[in-house]
Amino acid sequence: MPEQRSITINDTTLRDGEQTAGVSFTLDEKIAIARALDAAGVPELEIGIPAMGEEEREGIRAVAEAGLSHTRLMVWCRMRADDLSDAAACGVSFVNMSMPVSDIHIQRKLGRDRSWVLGQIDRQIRTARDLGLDVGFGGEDSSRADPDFMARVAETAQRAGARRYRFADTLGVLDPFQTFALIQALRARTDLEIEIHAHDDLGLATANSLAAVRGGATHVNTTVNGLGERAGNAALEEIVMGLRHLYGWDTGVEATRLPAISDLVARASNRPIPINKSIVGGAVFTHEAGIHVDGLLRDPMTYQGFDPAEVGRRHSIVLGKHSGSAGVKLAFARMGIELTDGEARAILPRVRSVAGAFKRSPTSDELLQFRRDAAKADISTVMAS
Ligand SMILES: CC(=O)SCCNC(=O)CCNC(=O)[C@H](O)C(C)(C)COP(=O)(O)OP(=O)(O)OC[C@H]1O[C@@H](n2cnc3c(N)ncnc32)[C@H](O)[C@@H]1OP(=O)(O)O
Ligand SMILES: O=C(O)CCC(=O)C(=O)O
Repeated sequence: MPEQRSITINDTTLRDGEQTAGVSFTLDEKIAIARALDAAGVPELEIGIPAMGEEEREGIRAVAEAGLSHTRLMVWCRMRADDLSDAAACGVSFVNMSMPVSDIHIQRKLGRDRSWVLGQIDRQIRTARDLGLDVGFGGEDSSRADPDFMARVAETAQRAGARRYRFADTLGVLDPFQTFALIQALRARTDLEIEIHAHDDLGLATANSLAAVRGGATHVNTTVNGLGERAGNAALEEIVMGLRHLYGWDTGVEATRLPAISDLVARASNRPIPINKSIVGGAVFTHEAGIHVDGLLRDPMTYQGFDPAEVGRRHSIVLGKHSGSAGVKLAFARMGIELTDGEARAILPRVRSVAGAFKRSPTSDELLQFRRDAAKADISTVMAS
C-alpha cells in the first residue's frame, strides 16, 4: 500500500455532469443532489457556470443557500472579466477559472498565443483575488499541452494567487502511465494543489484519476455515475471505492449512501444506470456461474473483491444457463426443501433449458415441477430396471 494521503473529492455532477448532452437538472433536483452529496460527506462540489445566465445563477444561489453542512462550493468560469463578475454575484467564494493551455486550443479556439494566455491568467486571477474569491486554475486540455508551458502557467497562476491547478484531460486521451508521468512532472514543478479532471472517452477516467493521485494529485473531480461531457468523467463511486480498496485511503465519503445518490442522479439526468455499472449497477453483486456460487457459499472471500455491505448492498444468487448443482440446491433450500446431490444434478439441465429458451431464471413453480418430473423419471428408471 502506498503511504497514507488525504485526497479531496470535488464532485462536478452539477457542472460537467449537467454538461452531458441532453441533461438538464431542475432547481429542486440540483438542491436534492447537492444535499445528498453533502450528507454523504463529499467535501467539494462544482455547482454551475454563472456566465450561462440568470437562471443558472439562481440555481447556484439556491444551492449556496440550501444549508449544506460541510461541503465547500465552487463555480466554473472562463478566464474573462465578465464571467468573473457573474461568478462573484452568486454567493460562492471559490471559483475555478479555466483557460486552455494546449497550443491547438490557444491558437485555433481562442486565436491567441502563449504570452496572451499568461498575461490573461495573471490579470484575471489577481482580479478574482481582489474580489475576495478563492481561485482554482482550470488548465483545459492540459494533456495535450507542452509540459514546460504548463509549468509556467502553474507558476503564473500561483503568483497571481491561485491555490490549485486543475489538470484537465479534456478529451480523455491519456492512459494511466502517461497521466502518472505528467502529474509527477507537474508535482515536481509546483506546490499548488493539483486536481485531476479526467474524461472517459477511452474508458480510462477512473484509472487515470487514480494514476494522477499516485503521481501527486491532491484533488479528484468526479461525477455521480460518471455523468459528463461525451463519455463522461470519473465516477464518484469508483473513485471512493478505488481509493479505499486499492490504497486504503478514506475520502470521508460515506459509501453506503452511494447507491441512493446514484439512483437520484440517474432519475434527474434521465440516464438509467447500466445493470453492470461497477459499484451501483443492479447486477454487479449477482452471481449465477456454478463455480462462483459454490465458492461464495463456502467462503464469500473466494469471489468477493469487496463486501457489498460497504455500499449497503448484498450478494444475490440466481439460477441460469451457467448454474451448477450448488446453486440449484440453494434455490430449493430457500423454499425449505433439501435436495440430494442426485436431485440437483437431475434438475440442472431443466434450469439450463429455461434460461436458454426464455433468457431468465426458472420460477419457483417451475423448479417444483422439475423436481416432480425428476422424481417421476427416477421411478420410471427403477421400474424399467
Ligand atoms: C472543456 C469544458 O468543459 S469547458 C466548459 C464548457 N461548458 C460550456 O460551454 C457550457 C456553458 N457555456 C455557455 O453557456 C456558453 O458557451 C457561454 C455563456 C459560456 C458563452 O456563450 P457565447 O458568448 O454565446 O459564446 P460561445 O459559446 O458561442 O463561444 C465561446 C466563447 O468563449 C471563448 N472561450 C472559450 N474558453 C474560454 C476561456 N477559457 N477563457 C476565455 N474565453 C474562452 C471562445 O473563444 C468564444 O469566444 P467568442 O464568443 O469571443 O468567440
Ligand atoms: O478547465 C477546466 O476547469 C476543466 C474544464 C473541463 O471540463 C474539461 O476540460 O474537460
